Amino acid sequence: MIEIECLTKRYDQTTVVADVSMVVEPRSVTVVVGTSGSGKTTLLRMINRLVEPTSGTIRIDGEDISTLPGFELRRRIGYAIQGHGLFPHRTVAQNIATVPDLLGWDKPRITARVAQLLELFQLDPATFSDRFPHELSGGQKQRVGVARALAAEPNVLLMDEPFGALDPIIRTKAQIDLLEIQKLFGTTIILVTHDMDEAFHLADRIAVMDAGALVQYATPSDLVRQPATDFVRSLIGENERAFRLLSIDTVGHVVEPGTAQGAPLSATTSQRDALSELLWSGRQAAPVVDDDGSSLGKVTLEALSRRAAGP
Ligand SMILES: Nc1ncnc2c1ncn2[C@@H]1O[C@H](COP(=O)(O)OP(=O)(O)OP(=O)(O)O)[C@@H](O)[C@H]1O
Repeated sequence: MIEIECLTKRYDQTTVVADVSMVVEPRSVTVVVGTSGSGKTTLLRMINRLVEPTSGTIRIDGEDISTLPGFELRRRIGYAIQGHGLFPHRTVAQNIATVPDLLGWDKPRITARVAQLLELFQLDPATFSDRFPHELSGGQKQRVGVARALAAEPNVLLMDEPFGALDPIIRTKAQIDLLEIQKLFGTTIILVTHDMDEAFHLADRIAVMDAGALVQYATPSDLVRQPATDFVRSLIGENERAFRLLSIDTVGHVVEPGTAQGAPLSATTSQRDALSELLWSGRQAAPVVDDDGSSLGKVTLEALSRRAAGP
């Protein structure tokens, strides 16, 4: 668990993070959003002490991080940034091995970990281990950057616009991969983004920053249903509210008994995608199946409309 209490950062007379308090649950994904210059990156960098707070405390699993040397903290916390920050003169394998090396892991353990991460991120070790960053595509560099951040098996991963430079298709794929990896390792992730679709796709909780203050910290659904301020309402986008609600949840949660015609939808499909599919195919309902293809029932337009309705 990460407990942030009354955290403030000032540069001279300017307060860039103002009295922020929040608790991040273990094994959850928290997404920080807000306008440019609202203090998101500063907040994130105070968690690994790349920026020292002016006042306030941060505890990770009960331990006050100001009592640890900064370098030691940063070896324990993964950090992935936009543009990946890879070392240009080190190979992919050497980049990923950076923190395990610093921690003094033995060679076979490092080699095994690098191979495991490359495979996890769908980069064939035989092809990619010895390449240099300039020999990779943008999407491959980004995956190596996240693999490097995860190399020493950190419980906490901080990500600052990690997918910002990716095209929409690779970006969606990277988000799906991240959620799978987060579940696999049980990592606690705090991610900064400008992209509200990304925030709603990834977040268990969303933290909204405005001019240094945390104006709302809530589940995506609460954010849509009960925005704390006009700023939050406008950030979500009034025309998007219904679709945002549908994007949070899956078809599995609105399945009802019965049968329907046409191609089935998987229970893990988002309700938003299900609505799109029903409208596109002109159906009132579609069959729903589980991972094995066994029938679970049906999803109807009516049920999706009820889900998308405001309070
Ligand atoms: N080292 C510094 N010295 C002075 N001011 C700083 C410093 N670092 C950041 N700031 C200021 O603090 C404010 C918050 O910056 P920060 O990078 O945290 O914002 P952000 O929400 O991440 O912005 P963006 O979305 O544009 O990346 C900005 O006004 C920035 O100019």
